[in-house]
Order: sequence, then C-alpha cells, then structure tokens
Amino acid sequence: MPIYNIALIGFGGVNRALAELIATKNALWERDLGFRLNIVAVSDLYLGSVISPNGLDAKTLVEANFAKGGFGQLSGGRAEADNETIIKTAPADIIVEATFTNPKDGEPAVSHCRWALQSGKHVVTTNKGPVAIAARELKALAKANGVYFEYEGSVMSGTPVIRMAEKTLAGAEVKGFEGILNGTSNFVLGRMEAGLDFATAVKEAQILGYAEADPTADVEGFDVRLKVVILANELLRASLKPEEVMCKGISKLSSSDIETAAATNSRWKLIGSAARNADGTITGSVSPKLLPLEHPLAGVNGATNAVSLNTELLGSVTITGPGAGRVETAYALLSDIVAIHRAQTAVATKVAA
Ligand SMILES: NC(=O)C1=CN([C@@H]2O[C@H](COP(=O)(O)OP(=O)(O)OC[C@H]3O[C@@H](n4cnc5c(N)ncnc54)[C@H](OP(=O)(O)O)[C@@H]3O)[C@@H](O)[C@H]2O)C=CC1
Ligand SMILES: N[C@@H](CCO)C(=O)O
Repeated sequence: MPIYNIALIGFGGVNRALAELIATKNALWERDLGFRLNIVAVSDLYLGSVISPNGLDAKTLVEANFAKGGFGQLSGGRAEADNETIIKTAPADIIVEATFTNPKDGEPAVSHCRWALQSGKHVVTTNKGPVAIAARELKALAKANGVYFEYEGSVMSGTPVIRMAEKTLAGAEVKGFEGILNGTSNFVLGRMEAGLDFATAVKEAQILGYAEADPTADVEGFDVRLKVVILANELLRASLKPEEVMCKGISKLSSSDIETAAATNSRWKLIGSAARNADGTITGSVSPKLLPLEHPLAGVNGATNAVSLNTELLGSVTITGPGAGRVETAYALLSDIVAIHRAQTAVATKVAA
C-alpha cells in the first residue's frame, strides 16, 4: 500500500485543513483509496519550516498553537520559511502549494511549482496564480520530468469542474461558459441583500476562510479573472492572459443598487464568462450583472459557485457546488492526489502486464 510523502508550502487555512483531514482520515483513505499520506515537511512565512524524513504528527501540527517562528522549536525545524530547500531537498513525493495567490505574476508560487517539478516531484495546488499565468510551462516541465501537475482547486474549490469538463464531458465540445466563480463576492452580495454593509460582509467572508489574503482580489474581480483564464485555457484551448480579460468587480455596487434590484425581482451577481467568437478568437470577461430571479444563476447563494458550460453536443451543462472554504478546498488537494495515485497505478499495471 503506497504511502505518499508530502511537503506543505504555506500552512494557512487550506493546508491546515488538509493536515486535519490527514490526522482523522488516513485509515479511511487506506481502505477506500488505497494510500496514506505522510507529512514530511512544512514551510510557512509566519510559522517557519520543518523537515522530518520519518513524518510529522499531523494532529500536533494542527493542534499545537505555534507562535510566530514556532516550527523552530521542532526537531529539524527553523523559525524562518525555507521554501526552496524544502521543495528541492525534502524527501517528498508531492509538493502541496497553498501560499497566497498573486494575481499579477503568480510569484512566488510559480517558482515553487517550477522547483518541485524540476526536482521530479508532483505538484498539487489550489493557487490560481501559477495555473493562470504559467500553466503551459509547468505542464511541459511536469511531462519532461515524468511527474504530474494538478490544480482542481484553482477553480470552484473542491467542486470538480476542471476534471468533470475534461474527463466526463470529453468530446462534448465546450464553446463557452458563464458562471459565479468567486465565493467571497457572492457571499458579500447575499449579506448586503440581507441588510449588511459592504465592509462588514467582507469581514465575515474573511472569518469564514473564503476571502483571499488581500480581499481586494475577490471584490475587484481579479480572482474571477484568473479563473476565467484557467477555464478558457483548459476547456476552450485558449491562450488567454489575465490582462486580456475585461474585469470589473462588485466594490462599486451600493446598498441602494442592491435594494433597487430586489424591488424589480432581480439580483446582482458577479459573472465570469468566456466564449469562442465566429473568427475562432476567444473573449473573456468579468462583470457584475443584474439577473432576473428566474435566471439559473440568480438562486446560487453564499459561497456556492456555479458554472454553465455551453457545449456543442449536450447544450448547457451546469455544475454547482462549494466555491470556497478551507475543508472544501483541502478536498480539492485530496482529489488531485487521488488522480495522481490512479494515474500511477494505471501505468504500473500496464508495465506489469
Ligand atoms: N480558502 C479558500 O476557500 C480557497 C483558497 N484557494 C487558494 O489556496 C491558497 C491558500 O489559501 P488559504 O489557505 O485560504 O490562504 P491563507 O492566507 O489562509 O494561507 C496561506 C498561507 O501561506 C503563507 N504564505 C504566504 N506566502 C508564503 C511564502 N512565500 N512562503 C511560505 N508561506 C507563505 C501565509 O503566511 P502569512 O499569513 O504569514 O502570509 C499563510 O499562512 C491561496 O492561493 C488561495 O487563493 C483556492 C480555492 C479556495
Ligand atoms: N477567495 C476565493 C477562494 C476560492 O478561489 C473565493 O472567494 O472564491
């Protein structure tokens, strides 16, 4: 039974939730999925870094209330983050990248992924930066090094939109999509409908673990823009760059805009979309839209996301589910590891046959 050694880069909401799952569910995964996970290293800007080739106790990592630099107290630990050393030298099979998403150039996460793949380690990530900005390079690096680069959680958290579209809908010919792709802004709009002011609603989204480290990315639409780029490039075979996608967020919507919408049986939603034009080019956009209540996306509430794929052979197919949340996003990482495990098992079976 395989045991995958993993190194966690970033130990905030998502990777901490993954450690919690490891602490409680390894026996279940061994039975149902055919593998266990073992954390051999962690590196985090606030807590520091630690390498333990035999494995760290996941429960201790989660429950010990480490202060700043606290990993320095552990055997093999240092008070400072040491991402490069850990990624390149820790005895990990898989690097789990969950540091902050940088919507401008994807760094430092692009470098984290590059170092890992060049060192022959698989990468699983929920970080949208490397996927939106450097997917082509990173996929090529993964291929050249015989490893996998997986990123289901980069769009719609643990809701399997990328794998569903690519695997289950293979051949259906996606021509475009439109959807609610940011949990924070959808949550904020709902709370404003309930009478809360914008700033308080954003604070709530931060407490619930939905918002980006800098929530400007959520409310100004930059997060959705990265997701539109990822989906367009994955599902429509586009080569979009973030700066090519028109982007407007929800920060200019006032309480009175929200009230006026309600009075006319409609609702504001932040919509990300992309479509193939008649000349074959692809256009993406992010913008708040006033939807009538009967519109299929108008009833999607809270941190839930939904995306309608416009396909040639099936017409419209809508996928809905959690779009943010710590455990929900940790599940995306697990689903990526399951995909790697299954791909490796299939290769091993073929070689043995
Ligand atoms: N939360 C969610 O619902 C979802 C999150 N994501 C993505 O997953 C990633 C992680 O999200 P989440 O856990 O919520 O974010 P958090 O901000 O809670 O955690 C990120 C952690 O990474 C640390 N960090 C930041 N930069 C570095 C660095 N250079 N080296 C080492 N550690 C670093 C941060 O430290 P410090 O706090 O000191 O800066 C923090 O502890 C983000 O890219 C996010 O966009 C994707 C889907 C859903
Ligand atoms: N901040 C993002 C996290 C998921 O990518 C959101 O609210 O949707």
